[in-house]
Formats: sequence, C-alpha cells, structure tokens
Amino acid sequence: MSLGKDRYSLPRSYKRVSHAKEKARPELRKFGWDTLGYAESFNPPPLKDTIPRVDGKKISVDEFRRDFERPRIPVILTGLTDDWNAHEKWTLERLSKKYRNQNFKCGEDDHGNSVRMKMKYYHDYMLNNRDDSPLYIFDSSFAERRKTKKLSEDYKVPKFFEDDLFHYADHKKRPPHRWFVMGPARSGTAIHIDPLGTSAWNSLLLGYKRWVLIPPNAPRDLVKPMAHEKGKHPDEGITWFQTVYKRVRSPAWPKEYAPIECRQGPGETMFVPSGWWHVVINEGLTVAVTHNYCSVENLHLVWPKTVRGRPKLSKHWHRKLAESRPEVLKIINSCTDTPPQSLNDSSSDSSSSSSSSDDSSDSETEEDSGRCGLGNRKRRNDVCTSECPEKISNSMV
Ligand SMILES: O=C(O)CCC(=O)C(=O)O
Ligand SMILES: [Fe+2]
Repeated sequence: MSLGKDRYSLPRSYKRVSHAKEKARPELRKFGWDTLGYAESFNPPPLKDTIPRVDGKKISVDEFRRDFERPRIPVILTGLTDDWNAHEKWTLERLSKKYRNQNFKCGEDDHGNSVRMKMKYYHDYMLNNRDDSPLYIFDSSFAERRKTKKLSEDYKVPKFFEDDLFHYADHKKRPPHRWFVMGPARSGTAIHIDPLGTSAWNSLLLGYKRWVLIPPNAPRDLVKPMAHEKGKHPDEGITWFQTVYKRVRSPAWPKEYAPIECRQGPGETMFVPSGWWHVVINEGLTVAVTHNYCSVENLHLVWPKTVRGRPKLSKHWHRKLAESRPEVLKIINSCTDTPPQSLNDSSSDSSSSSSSSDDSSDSETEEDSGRCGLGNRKRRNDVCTSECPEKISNSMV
C-alpha cells in the first residue's frame, strides 16, 4: 500500500511532501513510510499517570524553585496559558490560513540543513498522512523570521522560567532555545536528555501528548532501544513506545529508575528538569511551544557542559554574566575546574562559532538530546546521536 496523490487535498501536496521526505529520511525511499502499518496497529498500553500536577496560578516562583526546580522533580503546571492568545490563534484552521505560505522546519537532511515545508502543505499532510513515524514541525527560528515572528506574541514565558541566564549572551551567539512544535498522531521525540544541562518547559495548546520521563542516573543502554529493536525508525519516539516501554512497565524494571508518565492535555505546561530522560508521542494532532533555559537553579549543571561543549560561547557568556549578573559567578566558580582567569583568555579558544563541533553533547555524561544540543536542540543530529528535533541544530550557534 502506498500513499497516492489523491490522499491530499491540495494539488501540490504530494510532490512537496515527497520532496521533504526524500531529504529528511532518504533511507526510507525503498522501504516506504507506511510499511509497518502503525497507523492501524499502534496502540500504547493504558496510561499510568504518575506526574504531580500543580495549579500554576497558586504557586509562587520561590515555591516552584524549592519544590520542583531545585530538587529536579518533573511537574505539570496548569493554568499558565489561560490568557494566551495562542488558544484562539493556534487552531489548525487559523495557523494554516495565516501562515499558509510560510516555510516551517519539519526535518533535517544528512548535512544538518533544515528541511522545510509550507504550512499549507504540512497542514494537508498532517490531516491526511498514514505514516508510521510522520514528519514533525520543530522550528527554532519562527521568532526570528519576519513573517512568522508574530507567533511569539501569542504566548508569554511563564514567570517561573523568565530568568533565563542565556538571555545575557548575545542573541546571535546563544544556542537555539525556543521551538514551535506541530505534528500529527505518531509523531514525537525519541528518548533524550536536553542539551547542555538545560531544563525545559513545554506548553500544549492543542491535542494530547504522551510523555515518559526517566531519572537522570538511568544508564543510556537501559533507556534506549537495543540495536536489534531499532528497525527502520531508530531515532523516533514511536520505536521507543514499541520496544523499551514494555520493559519500563514490567516488574523487572529497576525501582531506582522508576518512570514518571502522563498524558499532557491542552493548557498544560510540562516542566522537564535538567538531566531527565524523556520521550514523547503525539496521540493526535498537536500544537505546542517549548523553551529550554538556564536558571540560577541549574547553572551548576549547565556551566560545566557549556565550557566543555561550547567553549567559545562559555567565554562570551561569562563576560556578559560578570557585567550583568555578577552574583551568579559564585555558582560558576563552585562548579568549575577551569581557573576563572583562563575564561578571559580569548587566545586559548580556537573553536569556530559556526561549527557544530563545539555543540556536541558531553559524551562522558548521559546527555544526548536531539532537540538536542541547544547547539542543536531538537531534531536528528549526529553529534547528539539521536532525537530531539533540532533542539539541537547548529544553525544558530
Ligand atoms: O513535544 C515534544 O515532542 C517533546 C519535545 C522535547 O522533548 C524537546 O524539545 O526537547
Ligand atoms: Fe526534550
């Protein structure tokens, strides 16, 4: 069975979709995108919702820091999006009309270049595809492009996440940090840890996302699909839900790595603390926005990874923090092996700001993020080894 041109509503959708697919996943050319029949057969086990939910309007920033951010406990905050225009503006109908001819990133080619599709074709694809692991919009430059930047006026960074210390780095130098996210059933994000020790918040406007989070100390080999389980979609959320998920749910799964699971619904904001493994699958059509950030609570984790993975950025950032937030230098000093004076020695840094080589996750840790390397966050990425639609891509580094 292969998808015919008549599956789509617009005359050019088939061609545009085929073109994007060829660039994003050339390895599927022969095998096909719908061969596994997941559109008919994929059915995750019944949900065990084990995440705490807290009314975001009733908790203070200090309480959030004390109860969740500092101890690194995942939580869903409710009510934070109530006054966002996105609730009205981010319906499929309005998005596909207003941004009709705008290109959005829905993949990455083998050279790390963005694969983009006009919203009108992606919308058609989203409604009509039967793919096993569909293309997913994960776009980190929406707020920089003239014709899509208005999207960033439709939501507000919740007060809990406002103090992002990367904000002090020059905008062009800071790693990608915000993504507009849109995808159909079965699209999602393979298991990963977000880049550079950052934490994330992810607010869902439309649809339902199923999440599994696993504590930071869980070994990579345990949480990732085994070589023989990877199949044709090695770096996709759906593969994880078809393989590792069974083990996570079995009595043999180590108690110390007990997962936190949930179904996130519209208006809910997921907080993913630094270092936690997480994997997501969309249960139907979804629209979301997600940001990664560094705060005073996770700086001790972000700093060493930034020094090691993004040395040039770390020097620049150190200078900016010393000017504008000198009080955080004591956190940096307490988690650093590098003597502070060498941070000011620009001659010691030979890395190129445009190269992705300093984006890499720290291979001595379990970090791997695809939306990954905040040098790359989210989609597929060689350096990070997987997932995270481009939360990783090098483009903005
Ligand atoms: O909404 C999703 O697919 C999850 C995204 C995610 O984990 C990430 O951006 O790092
Ligand atoms: Fe993530």
